[in-house]
Amino acid sequence: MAKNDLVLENVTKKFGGLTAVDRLDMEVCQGQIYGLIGPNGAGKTTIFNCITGIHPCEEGRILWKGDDITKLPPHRIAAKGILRTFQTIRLFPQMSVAENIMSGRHVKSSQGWWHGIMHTPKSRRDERENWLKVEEQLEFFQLHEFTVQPVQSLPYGLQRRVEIARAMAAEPSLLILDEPAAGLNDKETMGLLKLVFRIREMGVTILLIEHDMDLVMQLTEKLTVINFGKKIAEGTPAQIQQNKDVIEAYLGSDDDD
Ligand SMILES: Nc1ncnc2c1ncn2[C@@H]1O[C@H](COP(=O)(O)OP(=O)(O)OP(=O)(O)O)[C@@H](O)[C@H]1O
Repeated sequence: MAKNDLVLENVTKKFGGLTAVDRLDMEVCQGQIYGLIGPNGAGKTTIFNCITGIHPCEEGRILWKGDDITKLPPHRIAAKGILRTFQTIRLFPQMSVAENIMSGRHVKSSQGWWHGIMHTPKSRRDERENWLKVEEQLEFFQLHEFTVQPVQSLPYGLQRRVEIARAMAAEPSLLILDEPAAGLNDKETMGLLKLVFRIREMGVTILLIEHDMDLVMQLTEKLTVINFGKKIAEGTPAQIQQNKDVIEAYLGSDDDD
């Protein structure tokens, strides 16, 4: 039986008088593709922000492989192997595809700034390894032909791919994807589906928010559904599709379809 990698216990996040996440419990197992869904404004991105240390939660605990990461800053959480992408793409638009992917390597670098300035053997070793990892991502994500192109010149679908490639360059154990299919056409969405399965085959656990329900149902093994910050259901995609509370949350309580 796979062990729980990520455990949220009673996680609560408030913005002034608004409780965006309300006493949430959730467990993601090693190697799972796990979905977090819910209507607009339900609190999904806030949960990702709590996990990745952007908005530390006021109550509850977040455990990663048994370690309490609740109060850690984002860079320490990233260094533990939890990497993410954002709902709106956050790349360096004027930098090349390769440079953007390389920027993901900074969490793996342990050397002091003087190594870089002095071009020490350690810094040269690090640089070689970093470029090797960038090469691997260019290959894996089929981005080779765009290596030196500025990211801003690429179509949106490719930019999304670069963003995932940058996160993968940091060699994550948990990859968190915030609406990875947003803005993609059908062909690109199919490509994304295959990519996510291949990333999981590499042993990476995946947690994602997605509004494209066809994609969620095909991709995920387990889902947590939230509404107004509270968990309203949890289960396999088949169980969630039948769940009355979920149907109501998405369609409203009217029984008209
Ligand atoms: N930094 C913030 N300050 C104040 N309120 C916030 C902040 N971030 C989110 N909220 C509020 O918290 C609630 C949950 O927002 P969140 O973005 O987590 O929802 P979501 O489920 O990700 O929505 P969507 O699917 O539309 O992206 C919303 O009411 C939102 O307005």
